[in-house]
Amino acid sequence: MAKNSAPPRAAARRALLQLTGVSRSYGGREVLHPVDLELAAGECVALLGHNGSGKSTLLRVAAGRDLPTGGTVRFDGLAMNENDPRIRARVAVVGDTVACYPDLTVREHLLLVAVAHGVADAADWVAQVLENRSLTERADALPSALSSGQMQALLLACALVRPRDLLLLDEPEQRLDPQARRRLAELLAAELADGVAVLLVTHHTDLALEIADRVVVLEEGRIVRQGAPAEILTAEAAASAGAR
Ligand SMILES: Nc1ncnc2c1ncn2[C@@H]1O[C@H](COP(=O)(O)OP(=O)(O)OP(=O)(O)O)[C@@H](O)[C@H]1O
Repeated sequence: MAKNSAPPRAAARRALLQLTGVSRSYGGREVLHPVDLELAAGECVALLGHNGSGKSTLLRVAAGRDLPTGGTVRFDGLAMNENDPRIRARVAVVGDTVACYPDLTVREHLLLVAVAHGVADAADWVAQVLENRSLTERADALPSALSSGQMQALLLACALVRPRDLLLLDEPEQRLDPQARRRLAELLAAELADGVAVLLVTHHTDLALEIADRVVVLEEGRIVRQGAPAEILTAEAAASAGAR
């Protein structure tokens, strides 16, 4: 599982994830203009921006789920490719699409992921993750019987039941109630303390303020602001007040 010894959250650490001049076009329309972004172990970058600003596109490209039109994505020195087993073993993604087996229970999903990733004591880990995600009572339910918040909890649990050095999350706060959001913030803090790098796409500014080391704001596929969360979010609040 994640490393137990927490590296210091110092500013100058080697980048684990490195995007250099990354762009993405669809049908000749550039929705992501060349972007540079780096993320170190134990660091959290929150990606903010209006609907359609390119956050999910950036996350998919960063995860190797989509190829950039230009530029390069590297994970720990390797060209990012979701098919590379060295990368799959260390990168966990909760994307913007829901994919599960309709005939496997919550527990069976988690066991499948844990065993596929070679986790020792998989049943114990699964029990712990079920507990942490408040899914114990729904462990024997099929996906069709889950509420939307429980489904989101299952997707997160699938990322947490396996080893990871990099966690890529697309709006993990979606559909969670306030208590579950609080637990999400605690969970992400624990991941960072364990040295996991977290790239978080979110519309939840309080979460970004609490968790992120850096906030990056996208507008129409371009990074328009980045820096310390408090500073950037104050600038964002002022910009939206001015727009009203
Ligand atoms: N597969 C695709 N084909 C064509 N256009 C796409 C595709 N995926 C995304 N786009 C377009 O790229 C732009 C950025 O979309 P993206 O989903 O990255 O935005 P976002 O910032 O994540 O938005 P939201 O906050 O609504 O999730 C949008 O204009 C979207 O319509």
